[in-house]
Amino acid sequence: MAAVDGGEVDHLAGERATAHFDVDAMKVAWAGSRHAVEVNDRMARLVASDPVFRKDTRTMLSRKELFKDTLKKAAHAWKRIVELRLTEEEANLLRLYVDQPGYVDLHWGMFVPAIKGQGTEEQQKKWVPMAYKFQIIGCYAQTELGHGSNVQGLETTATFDPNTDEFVVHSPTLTSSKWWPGGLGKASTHAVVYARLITQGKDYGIHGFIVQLRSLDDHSPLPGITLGDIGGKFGSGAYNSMDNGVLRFDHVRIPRDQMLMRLSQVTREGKYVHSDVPKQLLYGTMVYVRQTIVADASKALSRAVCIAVRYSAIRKQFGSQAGGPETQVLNYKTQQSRLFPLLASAYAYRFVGEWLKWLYTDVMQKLEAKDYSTLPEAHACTAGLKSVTTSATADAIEECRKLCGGHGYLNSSGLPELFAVYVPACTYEGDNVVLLLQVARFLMKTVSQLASGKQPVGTTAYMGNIQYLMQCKSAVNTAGDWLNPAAIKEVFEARALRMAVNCAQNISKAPSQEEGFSELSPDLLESAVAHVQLIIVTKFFEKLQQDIIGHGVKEQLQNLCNIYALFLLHKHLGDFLSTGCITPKQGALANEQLGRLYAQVRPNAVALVDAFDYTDHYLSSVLGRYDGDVYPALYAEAWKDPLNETVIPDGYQEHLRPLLKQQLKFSRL
Ligand SMILES: CCCCCCCC/C=C\CCCCCC(=O)SCCNC(=O)CCNC(=O)[C@H](O)C(C)(C)COP(=O)(O)OP(=O)(O)OC[C@H]1O[C@@H](n2cnc3c(N)ncnc32)[C@H](O)[C@@H]1OP(=O)(O)O
Ligand SMILES: Cc1cc2nc3c(=O)[nH]c(=O)nc-3n(C[C@H](O)[C@H](O)[C@H](O)COP(=O)(O)OP(=O)(O)OC[C@H]3O[C@@H](n4cnc5c(N)ncnc54)[C@H](O)[C@@H]3O)c2cc1C
Repeated sequence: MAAVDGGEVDHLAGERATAHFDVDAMKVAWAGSRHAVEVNDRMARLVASDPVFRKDTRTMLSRKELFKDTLKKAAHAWKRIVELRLTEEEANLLRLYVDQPGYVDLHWGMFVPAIKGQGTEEQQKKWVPMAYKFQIIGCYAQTELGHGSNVQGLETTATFDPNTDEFVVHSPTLTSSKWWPGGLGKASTHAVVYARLITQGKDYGIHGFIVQLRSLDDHSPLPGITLGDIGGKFGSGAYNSMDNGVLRFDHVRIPRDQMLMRLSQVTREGKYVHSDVPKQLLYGTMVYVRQTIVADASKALSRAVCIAVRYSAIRKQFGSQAGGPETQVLNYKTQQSRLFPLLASAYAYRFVGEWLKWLYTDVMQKLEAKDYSTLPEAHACTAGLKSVTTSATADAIEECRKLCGGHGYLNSSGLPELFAVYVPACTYEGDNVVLLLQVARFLMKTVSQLASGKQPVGTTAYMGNIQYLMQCKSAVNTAGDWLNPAAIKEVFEARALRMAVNCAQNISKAPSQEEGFSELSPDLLESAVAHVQLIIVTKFFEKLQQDIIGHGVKEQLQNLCNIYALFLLHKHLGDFLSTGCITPKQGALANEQLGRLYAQVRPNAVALVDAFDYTDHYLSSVLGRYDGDVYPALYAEAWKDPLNETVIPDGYQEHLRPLLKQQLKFSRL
């Protein structure tokens, strides 16, 4: 301890020695089980030891080279999966650790789930085995040039022709061109295409269809199909490994049985039949993917935090007055107050992601039994958590870059690429603002039902306690009182409820519900965020109630949970004060307690990021190396840049030499 406080520890081995908990046990708490640690570790090492999966020069490749490299890695990954007879769990992890966005993400992540979720048993029997063997490659073609968020506004048509028992898929306008689907541009042979179903002259709205796009013999586009890549995207390397595509149909005919018919059908005669299920199940694939995106958020955030914590323990700036050793930047209170809430958030998102996976599975089981009652909550939770965790993670990666100073801006730090790959998560699978407004709509509905005596359940159950929560005052008296979970939960519940009720009251004053909702939408966003943050805090507390084994593990998690909650309280102090949930004095006490908690995390910081169990290959950061040997790695990495292949740069003879040797002088000189 003294060594840390005194800034004498200058390597990561010393940092690890100061930890007050069993890191291996924390790995289990983080991964979910001992089995999960083992399989993660095995797959990560398998990838790290295979030269085909190297990624250290990735940011120096041209777009074409990068795309080819992605195809090579995906094919090699598949070869290894088959050769080693990996289970589905192992295969998914292997792909995760390959860590290069590509068509396989959409094939496994959306195309297969869309067929499983929306196809009949017969359709699944036909298509899923082909997809599982990679005899076909699929993507998810929903978004168009003119509409993404507004799914009901899509323009592509699928018109039933009873004469031939086929659908005619067509893009009637430029804006109806499919635009963005990952894997579509160059790789996919098939797509699940979302189009307006028209039969017997009537438009029945958006439905899914399986459409073959390319020949299975030579990969050329089928007749009537125009397709390609939509062009380079944000950042060097990064998401440019993905072939996001454009697709147009010119009266393309597909058999009737390629409409995904689990939810609704078109008969041989062209009659439209809708099953007795909510229409929203059409959006089921999006709900599934949003749930996985929350788990991805904790992965991306923990990577960035791991890099920033390790480097902050190595990096030293400024010394003591007496000219003693310089200070590790991790010892600066400002560095801690910026970094430790992000470390706590990584753990918080990990646990809420675990819970969300459970919720999703539970809802699916209920749907199988034709119980649709929990669907609105599943939608609100997945939409809200996707939105809050991805926005915070994107901001946090950028903050980690700044926490690493100048070196964080180098590609070799791993942070610029991580940011560029991650930041579209705020947009894809539902723009974060659009999704939060869905949560707000759900909250307004719940509040309006309180008056009728309907008891809210699940994550809105707290709203049933309205009499108390609308008028309660926090009893916190000392900084230490903020360590009481009940004190934290109460103020988070009161804040969320009061913000929702305020919005509902203001909406009711508007000429119409719709106008009120639109006028109040900035406030509704904040109300939705407050509700979602309450969910994350609550799930972290619930995690702490579980059987957590290992020396010191629970204590560390308690600290992180308190940091997460009190950091939010500090950040959103305006909400808590304006709704009268706490006094300014109580806000100041929360901040005081935060400072104490940071001091407790400090000696454990490096061990807490070690518990993520990331290989150097997965981190791909010279700053985040496990051994902390940062400077030689930074120095060596610079020499790998193609610009350093020659001492004299290309272009010297044409452009530099003539300039330096020029005889012309400015007349005024
Ligand atoms: C470590 C690094 C990791 C990095 C990883 C990189 C790897 C990459 C991986 C993946 C690549 C990303 C893939 C991305 C793929 C895509 O983006 S696919 C396209 C996704 N598109 C969207 O998400 C569109 C967003 N829009 C919508 O979801 C909807 O249109 C809408 C919800 C905004 C509105 O729909 P609309 O039909 O107009 O509905 P409303 O009138 O608002 O609501 C009607 C009722 O339906 C309820 N509802 C809406 N959605 C759902 C749903 N999903 N489930 C259940 N219920 C839903 C809504 O609440 C309304 O209910 P009430 O009438 O009761 O109020
Ligand atoms: C990297 C990447 C990969 C993608 N992959 C796929 C894929 O595989 N398949 C696929 O089908 N699609 C894919 N998409 C498309 C993606 O799903 C859409 O871009 C996303 O849903 C947002 O829709 P939009 O682009 O229409 O945004 P817009 O809705 O046009 O958003 C523009 C702005 O308008 C605001 N806005 C929109 N509506 C409202 C409203 N009602 N109230 C207030 N503000 C509003 C938004 O907040 C935003 O600020 C991908 C996108 C990206 C970036």
